[in-house]
Amino acid sequence: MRFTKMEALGNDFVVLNAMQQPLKLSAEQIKLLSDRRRGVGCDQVLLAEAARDVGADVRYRIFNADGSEVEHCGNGVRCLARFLVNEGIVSGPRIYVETGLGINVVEIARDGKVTVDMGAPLLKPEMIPFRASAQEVTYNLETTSGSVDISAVSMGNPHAVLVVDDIATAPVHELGTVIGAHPRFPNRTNVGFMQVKSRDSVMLRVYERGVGETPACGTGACAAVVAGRLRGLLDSTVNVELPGGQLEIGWRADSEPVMMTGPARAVFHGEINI
Ligand SMILES: N[C@H](CCC[C@H](N)C(=O)O)C(=O)O
Repeated sequence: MRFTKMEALGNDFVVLNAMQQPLKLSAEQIKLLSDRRRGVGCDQVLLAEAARDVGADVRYRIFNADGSEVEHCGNGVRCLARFLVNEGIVSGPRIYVETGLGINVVEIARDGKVTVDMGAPLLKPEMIPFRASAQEVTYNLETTSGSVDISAVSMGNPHAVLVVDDIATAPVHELGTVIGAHPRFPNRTNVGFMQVKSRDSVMLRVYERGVGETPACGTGACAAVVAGRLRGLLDSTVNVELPGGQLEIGWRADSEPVMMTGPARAVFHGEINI
């Protein structure tokens, strides 16, 4: 099976082109592809399929390293668009990527930066999904590690966001595992730890659902800026500094789309027998 290895700020992907012929992968095969010793190694596997929507260039499915299929991947959609242009499948600069939730418009600039209209955040608890009696800016969550205040935001995939004083010493693994599997998140959740530096600059670490901590998380950066704005801490354009590098996130309010700009890079091509 031919694949392309790609990365965005160190969040890495195995991209498979199934646009000509359908490809059905078991959870075991996804885990093997993702395995950094026995397979290729990646955080997520991205499957490019023939678009179903006439307005789209491609349909795209996302699988975490644990084999779970998920709704969206911000760094992944930038890499997918880059892949389609590199392979000559589309000419760009605008690429229309169909996910299970609709079409994302992706634009590749001359300098290689990729901007994505990520759509509007989903904040109603039932849309995240998150068990709560009403929609709030923050929720108090009782955990086995004590009670924490979180924001709950969906970018198609669920995110819990915490504001911390010092990102370097934040208990990312401990709280990431406890909150990520919390029963109030029936589909589990990604967990973001955000340190606010100023109204237009934050630092962020994300403990990703189905993977663990990654060097960068695109939907996590979007969710963190939405949470920060709802808390009155951030302006409408924010530089998000992740361990793997920077993303620029813009969001005004309400049903406005979240705009994300960042890099995407092909690393190598290969063949694997799985
Ligand atoms: N782990 C995420 C999917 C990948 C998100 C991340 N890699 C991104 O760039 O948005 C989830 O289970 O919802």
